[in-house]
Amino acid sequence: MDPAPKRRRIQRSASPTYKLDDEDDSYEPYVPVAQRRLARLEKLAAFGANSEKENARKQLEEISEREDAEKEEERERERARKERTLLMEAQDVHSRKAAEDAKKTDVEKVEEADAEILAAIASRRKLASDLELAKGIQYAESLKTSWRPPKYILDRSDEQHRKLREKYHIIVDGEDIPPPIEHFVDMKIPDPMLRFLKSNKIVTPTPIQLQGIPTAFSGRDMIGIAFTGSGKTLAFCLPLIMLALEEETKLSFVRGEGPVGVILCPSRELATQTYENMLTWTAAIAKEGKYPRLNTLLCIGGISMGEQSHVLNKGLHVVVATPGRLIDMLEKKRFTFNNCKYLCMDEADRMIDLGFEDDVRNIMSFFKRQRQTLLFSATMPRKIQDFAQQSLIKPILVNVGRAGAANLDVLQVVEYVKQEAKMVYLLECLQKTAPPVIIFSENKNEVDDIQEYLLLKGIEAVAIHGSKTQEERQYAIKSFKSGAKDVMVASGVASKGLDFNDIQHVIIFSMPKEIEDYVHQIGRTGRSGKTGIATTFVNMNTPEQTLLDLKYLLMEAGQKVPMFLQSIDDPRAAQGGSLKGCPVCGGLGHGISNCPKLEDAQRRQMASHRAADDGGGY
Ligand SMILES: Nc1ncnc2c1ncn2[C@@H]1O[C@H](COP(=O)(O)OP(=O)(O)OP(=O)(O)O)[C@@H](O)[C@H]1O
Repeated sequence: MDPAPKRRRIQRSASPTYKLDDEDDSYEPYVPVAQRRLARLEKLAAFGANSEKENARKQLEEISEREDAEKEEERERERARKERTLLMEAQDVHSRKAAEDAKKTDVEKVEEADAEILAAIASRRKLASDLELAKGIQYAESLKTSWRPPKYILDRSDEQHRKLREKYHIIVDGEDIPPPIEHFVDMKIPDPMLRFLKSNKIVTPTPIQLQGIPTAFSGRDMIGIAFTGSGKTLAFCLPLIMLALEEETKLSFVRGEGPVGVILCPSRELATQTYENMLTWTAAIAKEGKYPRLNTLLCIGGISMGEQSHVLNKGLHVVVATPGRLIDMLEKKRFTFNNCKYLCMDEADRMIDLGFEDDVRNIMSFFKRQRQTLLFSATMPRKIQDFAQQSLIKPILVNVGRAGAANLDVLQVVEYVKQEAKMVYLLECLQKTAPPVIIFSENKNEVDDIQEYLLLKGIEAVAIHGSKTQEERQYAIKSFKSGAKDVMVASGVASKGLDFNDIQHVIIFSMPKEIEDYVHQIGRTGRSGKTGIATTFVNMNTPEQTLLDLKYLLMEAGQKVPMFLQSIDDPRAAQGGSLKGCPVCGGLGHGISNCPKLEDAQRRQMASHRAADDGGGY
């Protein structure tokens, strides 16, 4: 057999080109095993008779089998060697990390984990329309408005403004902050509105109004944070009314034109309430004939939009909406946002935070021009503030008290009540004050059970939760607001932000996991400067971390801390860690790594999408 031809090998030269090398004589070509066996067989066959040939074939077979077995063993050894190396390497890495971790204190480990979670949150997409993001549209200047504060206020020094803010515990952040204004009359609000407010005992602006209204009137983007019941609704509705009045006065709106602005709410009930406020205020302004009548549309799931066709048949000034139904109407082109320049989100942390974020982006993509964006809430954790601020233009933060702190006009009583004793004790508790009373439970079935129990005991009670029909929800709110019913039993979600007259007592039958929800729930009493009581039942079913959040909240509000709460120790203190509040939910009793809000994020996201599917809101 001819020797195999000498292989031509490619060698790298010092130069960037390659040269062929034919001069390597020591090179032995590789001959495949099968080829070698064949050659041996041919060699043996060349020697003699058939029996010899048969012997030779057998011998060859034995040799081949032995060779195959040896090769297989070698491969096996090689595989084992490689596997062992990888395993050992993994063990090495593991023990190195364990050694590093062992050097870290518990606090450092928690801080590291917190930083990772924070980084994940920080990487969220900016809150802007996809169109703006895609086109890279970035407005650098705030929206221009014609409103100016009175000259005598403009003439005041920065120091005077600072002192005024200090007097009302207003914290501001941002560039060129408009001055605080202590009297409605100096805000240049239409006279009929001033008279209406006065007739409703709204005489002097609350701190959030005092700084928030001039800020919004000046066209500035803002984040407004203030206690429950501190008049945020007026602070974000009035600027929109003024804007719409100005536009309507310049050139009257006809069918197909408008709206000028939109107010987004996380629940249908809250949207309905804001809509009713809008109707009342715009009617009051138009009543004397000096100012035009403005048209407002309520855009929420569960109602027939046909009933409001008369509004759509006229020029439209204001839309109050929940996200799902609003997107539906915009997609169907029932109205457009071509000239819309005011977007306000009430309970904004809820809107941005869990679930509605993409809906909000979608809604923003319908805006065709620069808009003024305002976010309001009683609770707005630091992380949400930071995220929102990136999405606004030269925003101003107006903060009255700590975001997420309880309203100081609420007397908070926390009682240890065994699960099985709750219903009976509830009856006793209802004796504490005169009606109206709200009872909160986190569980829809429990809401129904409580209502049934109260009805059996002869107490006029209505119930509201997410599984009730829109009619049932509306009936419950109407009859409770009118005073026809003494008690309302509600799931926390369905009643956020609702403003009922003079609630004497809030009973929290089951403590919500998130302290923010607790703050909103007790905030149904102690509104507009009046005082109220909140009684909360806790027991061994209440997570320790929630109790710790509650303990710190009571301490912050200067309330009595019951013994059983006092005895709960903060594990962070034992570890020597810092006791700062959680940047995700604002709870003071835990860090980000065990924040209940993060655990619940996914569940809520799914729930809100379901709600949006059926027309928006909870
Ligand atoms: N300047 C004022 N003086 C007195 N009462 C006011 C003033 N402004 C608003 N109010 C009244 O205070 C009550 C609570 O207002 P509003 O519902 O706007 O509170 P909020 O801050 O939005 O609360 P929440 O965070 O619970 O939604 C309303 O009944 C409102 O009429």
